Amino acid sequence: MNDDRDGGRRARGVQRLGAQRLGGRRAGAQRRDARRQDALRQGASAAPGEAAGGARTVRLTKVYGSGDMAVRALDEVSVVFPAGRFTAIMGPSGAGKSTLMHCVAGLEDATSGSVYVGDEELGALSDRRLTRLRRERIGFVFQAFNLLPTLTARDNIVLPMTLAGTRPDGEWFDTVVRVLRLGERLSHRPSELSGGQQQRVALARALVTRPHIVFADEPTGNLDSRTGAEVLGLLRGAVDDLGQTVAMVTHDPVAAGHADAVVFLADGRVVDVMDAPTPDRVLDRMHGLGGRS
Ligand SMILES: Nc1ncnc2c1ncn2[C@@H]1O[C@H](COP(=O)(O)OP(=O)(O)OP(=O)(O)O)[C@@H](O)[C@H]1O
Repeated sequence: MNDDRDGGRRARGVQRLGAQRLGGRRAGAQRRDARRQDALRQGASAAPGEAAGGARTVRLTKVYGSGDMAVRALDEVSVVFPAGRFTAIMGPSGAGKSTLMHCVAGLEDATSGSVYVGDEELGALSDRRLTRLRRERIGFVFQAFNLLPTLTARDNIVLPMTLAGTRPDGEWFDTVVRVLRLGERLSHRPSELSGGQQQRVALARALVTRPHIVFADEPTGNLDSRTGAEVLGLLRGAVDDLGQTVAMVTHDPVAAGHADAVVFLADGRVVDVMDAPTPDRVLDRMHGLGGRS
């Protein structure tokens, strides 16, 4: 992405997120259309945040173990996580959701097939470039937060940049911290924060690098329903207002209802993709697949 476009996206993102216009899906679609028109007026081929980013797999297969012990966790999975969209990944326990996320995030090697993050094919990258891509292009929000207990909230948020030897954009950092209401908590350690606050720190850490894609692994699993709804609203807002690409593994049909599309896995295969999901439709589909929903 060129610097001008990146700068424009940042400025618009700061404005939008700063104004906390984190609305519903229809409002989000209207804003995306406005961004596209905005971009077209500026001669760009795609809206800010949509030119780069996103991820996809082509016939991705992952086999754990070998011989009689072999487990085919993913079986020729071809799936797209479109740039600037919010995709949920669902399926019964053992369907391959975590494996898919870990392969796309470059945490696990594919047995065969390909994974692309933006334009980069992960299998073609050296270990060093893969490590860099993970730090700079991929954000993670895990159920277990994965915050370092000895670091303050501020240091946890900027950790990916500290590791990469870069510094956060101060304006962007301030915006993320303000929207996530962490301003008063930056000098606290994780043990001094509530579960919801820890989750918001984890989300701030995922957003602060402005990655190509944010992976959220059961981001609402440990939260009360109000805080869970808030986290989903923030992920939705990051997509609508910043063009962020989000992929979320969840068992919760209500959480999946915040996404633009749901990819259903069963036995390591994609068995369905649902656009504009509602909790009821997702629940029906999950019942059809068996296993827990
Ligand atoms: N490191 C591993 N070694 C061997 N088998 C594994 C490993 N990781 C996952 N598996 C197997 O691969 C299959 C897919 O597992 P995965 O964790 O991706 O499922 P999931 O859909 O995320 O399940 P859950 O909803 O229970 O978290 C399962 O049969 C699992 O036992």
